[in-house]
Amino acid sequence: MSATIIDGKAFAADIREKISDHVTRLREENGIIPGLAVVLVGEDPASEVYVAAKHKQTTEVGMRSFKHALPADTSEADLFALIDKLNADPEVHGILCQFPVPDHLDERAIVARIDPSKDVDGLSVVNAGLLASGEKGLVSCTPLGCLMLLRDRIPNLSGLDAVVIGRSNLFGKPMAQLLLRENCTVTIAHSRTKDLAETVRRADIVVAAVGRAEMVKADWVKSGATVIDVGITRIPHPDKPGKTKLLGDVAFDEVSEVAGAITPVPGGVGPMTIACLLANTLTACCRAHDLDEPEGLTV
Ligand SMILES: Nc1nc2c(c(=O)[nH]1)N[C@@H](CN(C=O)c1ccc(C(=O)N[C@@H](CCC(=O)O)C(=O)O)cc1)CN2
Repeated sequence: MSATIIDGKAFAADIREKISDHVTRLREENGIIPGLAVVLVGEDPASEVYVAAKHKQTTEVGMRSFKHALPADTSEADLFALIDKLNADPEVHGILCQFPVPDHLDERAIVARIDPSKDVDGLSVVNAGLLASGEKGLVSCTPLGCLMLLRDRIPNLSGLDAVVIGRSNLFGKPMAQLLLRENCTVTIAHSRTKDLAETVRRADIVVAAVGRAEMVKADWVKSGATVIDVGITRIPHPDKPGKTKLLGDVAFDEVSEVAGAITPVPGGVGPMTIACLLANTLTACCRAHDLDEPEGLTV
């Protein structure tokens, strides 16, 4: 079998187009422009690339982008003062701090400082709790993007066996909650899971987010399963000196021979993260102004 390749890049472009149309209507009919504030502390090169992409895509869909680049030695007090200012700013509907942050800062405390109604990363305890209890909040961007890709491929997920490999707050836990909402039978696997390969082999849906390049092999995957690869590991390019190459958590070439559908790396889940961030910003803006929420952009 040769799996269908799930094109996250094209899917994300469609989402951005829908967002852009909605933003235009908001501006023309209500005089409202959604705004996203991104805080970057330090000079992590990958983070700088992601923040630049967020700025570009935010402005391309017609939203306001507020970028705050702070030095690596910024104190918690100064960072919190900025977050407090953004929390109070009516032009800012979404706030995020790009991760990772320098070691002296605590990611959980940063997320907790952001007003939950502006927490467009969906990482606060409030938003995680709302998701777990099946209520409306803001949903973590990468899991939301994965669910959109899955729903597009399998309109009725009910009753399917899903395995999420990885239990982080950023991804594994919210992903499992979203699949549970769709009535999947969900297993969260992790480094201590006894027979990981056997657990994965039972699944109709495999979502891999462990951060270990090409860990999921073809003989772990049930024939016809849908495989979503969330991992991104950058390695030196084997054929192009001085260049790098991205690998996912799934051994793409061999698993493609077994799976029914699979996301590539790059071009699969990654682009959905920023598209869903924009979707969450639009949703947060509509909620702040008590306006109808865009359809199909949240759960
Ligand atoms: N506050 C947050 N920090 C981080 C998050 C997050 O969701 N919120 N996620 C990642 C980084 N990230 C967005 O911030 C992100 C990662 C990857 C991609 C992406 O499009 N990847 C491409 C490949 C890009 C490349 O060449 O490196 C792909 O997979 O096709 C977008 C956003 C950590 N920090």
